[in-house]
Amino acid sequence: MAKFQDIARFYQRYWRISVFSIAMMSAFEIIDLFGPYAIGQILNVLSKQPLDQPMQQIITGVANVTGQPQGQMLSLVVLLAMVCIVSVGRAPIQPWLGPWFNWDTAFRARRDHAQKALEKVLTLPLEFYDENNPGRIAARVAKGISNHTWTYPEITGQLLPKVARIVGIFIVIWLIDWRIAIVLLLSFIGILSFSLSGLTKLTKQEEKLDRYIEDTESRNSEIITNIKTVKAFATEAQELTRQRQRFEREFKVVDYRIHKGYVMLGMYERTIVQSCVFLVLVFTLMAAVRGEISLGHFVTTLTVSSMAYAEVEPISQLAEVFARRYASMIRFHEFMQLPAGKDAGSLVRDKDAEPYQFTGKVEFSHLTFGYAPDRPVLKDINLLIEPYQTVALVGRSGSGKSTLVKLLFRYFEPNSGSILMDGHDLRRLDVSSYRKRLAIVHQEVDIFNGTLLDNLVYGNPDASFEQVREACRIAQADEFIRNMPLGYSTIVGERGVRLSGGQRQRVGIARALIMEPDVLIFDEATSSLDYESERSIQLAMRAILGTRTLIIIAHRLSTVREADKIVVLENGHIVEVGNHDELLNSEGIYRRLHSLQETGELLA
Ligand SMILES: Nc1ncnc2c1ncn2[C@@H]1O[C@H](COP(=O)(O)OP(=O)(O)OP(=O)(O)O)[C@@H](O)[C@H]1O
Repeated sequence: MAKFQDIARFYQRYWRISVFSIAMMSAFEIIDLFGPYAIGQILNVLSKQPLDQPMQQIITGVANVTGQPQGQMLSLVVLLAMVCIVSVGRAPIQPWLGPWFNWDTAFRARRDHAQKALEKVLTLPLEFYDENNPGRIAARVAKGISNHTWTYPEITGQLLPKVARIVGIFIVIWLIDWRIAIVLLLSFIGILSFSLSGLTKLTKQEEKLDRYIEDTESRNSEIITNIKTVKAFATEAQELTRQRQRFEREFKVVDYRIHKGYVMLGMYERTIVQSCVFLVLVFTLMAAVRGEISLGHFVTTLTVSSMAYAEVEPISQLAEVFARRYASMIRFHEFMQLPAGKDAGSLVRDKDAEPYQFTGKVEFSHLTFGYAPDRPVLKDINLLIEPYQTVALVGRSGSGKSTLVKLLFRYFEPNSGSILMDGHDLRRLDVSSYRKRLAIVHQEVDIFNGTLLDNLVYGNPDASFEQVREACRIAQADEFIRNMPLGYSTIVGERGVRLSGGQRQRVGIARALIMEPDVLIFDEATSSLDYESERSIQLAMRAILGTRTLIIIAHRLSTVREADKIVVLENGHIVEVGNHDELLNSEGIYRRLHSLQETGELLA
C-alpha cells in the first residue's frame, strides 16, 4: 500500500539541492517583509517618532563612517538604500536560486522515474498483462509521473516558502506586540486545521474519481485497439451509451461532490480569514490608541498581517491542487510497488557473460502446472525431446499446448516437476541468457515501427546482412521484401507499409532464424492464411526441419506429418506419442482428429 512518504521519496535523490532551494526561497519570502517594516520606520521618521533601536544603530554607524550629520534626511536615505538592496538587488539572483533548482529537480526526478517505470513494465509478470490492458497501465504511469513533475515546484517553490513567510510575519508581529501575534497564531491554527479536515474528505472523493477515470480510459483504449470489431459488429452506439454513462458518473462525482466541496471550503476559509483580518485591525487600532505601539508599528502590523492572511488563499489553492493529484500519485506508487515477476529477465546486458549454447535436448519431467494452483492445466507431463528433433504438439483447443511452451520460456514456474534443457533445470539458468537460445514465431507476429531490417534483427542486432538475407530466403521472405519500395529499408509498422498476415508470419520466421536459436517454436497459425501463404510457410518450416530442435504447436494436422514425434494433449495430459503413421494405426484421438480434418468435419 503506497503512502504519502512514497511521494516525498520520489525526489529523495535530490534532497540536498531541495533543502538548499527551499531555504533560499523561504529566505527571500522573509526578506520581502523588510519592505513593510521599512515603510513603518519611514512613517516614524516623518512623524518624528523614535526608530527601532537596531535601525537607529545602523543609521548612527552610517553617520560615523560618512561623517554626515544624523537627521531626518540621512535616516530616509539609509532606509531607502536598504529597501533598494533587498528588492532590486536580489531580483537577478532569485530566479537562479529558486525556480531554476525547483524545475531542474522536478525534471531530473521525472527522467529517473520514467526509466524506473519502464523497468517495472519490463519486469512485471506476464499475468499482470493478462489482467490489465495497456491503456490502463500507460495512463496510470503517465499521469503519475506528470503529476509528480508539476507538484514539486509548487510545493518547494511556493507552498513551503509561503509557510516560512507566515512564520516570519508571526515573529515580526510578536516583536511588536505579542498579544496581536497570539491572535494571529490562533486564527491560523483554526484556518489550517479546518482546511486540512476538508481536504482529507475531498481526497477520498478524488480517489474514487481516479478509479472511475481509469475505467473509462481503459475502455476507450480498448475501443481504439479493437475498433475493427466494434465497427464490424456495429456496436458504436452501444459503446457510446456505455461510455456516456461512465462520463455521467464521473461528472456527478467531480461536479457535485469534489468541485462543490472545494467551493464550500473556499467560502468558509474566506469568511474566516476576513473576520480575522477585521479582528486584527480592531486589536491593533486599540493598541495604537492606547499608545502601546507607534504609528509606524501600527502600519507595519496591519500590512504584514494582511500579507499573512493573503497567503491563506494561495496556500489552500496549492493544497487543493495537491489533493487533486494525490490519488493518481499514490496509484503510480502502488504500480511501482508491484512485485517483479519471477520470470523477469535481466535489465542490464552483461557483455562479458559467456552466452549459453545448448544441443536442444528438452525434457519435461513430472511437470504439473496451473494458473491457479488448485486448477492444474498441465498434469504430470513427461516428455523427452532429443536434439534436432521436430516435435508437434496437437490436441483440442484449451488442452494446454501454449501453456507448455510458456513454461519452456519460463514465463511461469511449474507447480511441481521440472523442465531440463541439456540436463540443466531451467530454474538454475540465467533467464535472459537462456531465452536468447530460444525463439518463437507467434500466431500474431508483432511488428515494431521501423524498417524491415530493424524488425528482422530485433533479437540479434549483431547479425550480418548476409545472415539476414539467408534467413529471409529460408523463411520465403526475401522475395517479397526485395519487391517493397525500399527493400529491406522499407518502413513498416505504425507509420509505414502494412504487411499482410502471411508476410508478417514470414518476417516472424526470419526474425526467429536470425537469432540462431537452439530451440525454435512455431505457434503455428497458418489456418488464417490463404493457400499460397500457407504453402510458403510450410516450405519455410520444411527447410528448417533437422537444423535445430523444433517444436510446433499444430492447429492443422497437415503440417505435422513430417514431425519425428507427435504429442497429443488432452485435458492437460499427454495421451498419445508417436509419429504420424504410428498414431494413425493406433485408433486414438490423433486418428480421430485426423479423419475429422480429412473429411472437413468440425471437431467435436
Ligand atoms: N493466462 C491465463 N490465466 C488463466 N488461465 C489460462 C491462461 N492462459 C490459458 N489459460 C487456461 O489454460 C488452459 C490451457 O490453455 P492453452 O492456451 O495452453 O491451450 P491451447 O491448447 O494452447 O489452446 P489453443 O489451441 O486454443 O491455443 C485453458 O483452459 C485456458 O483457459
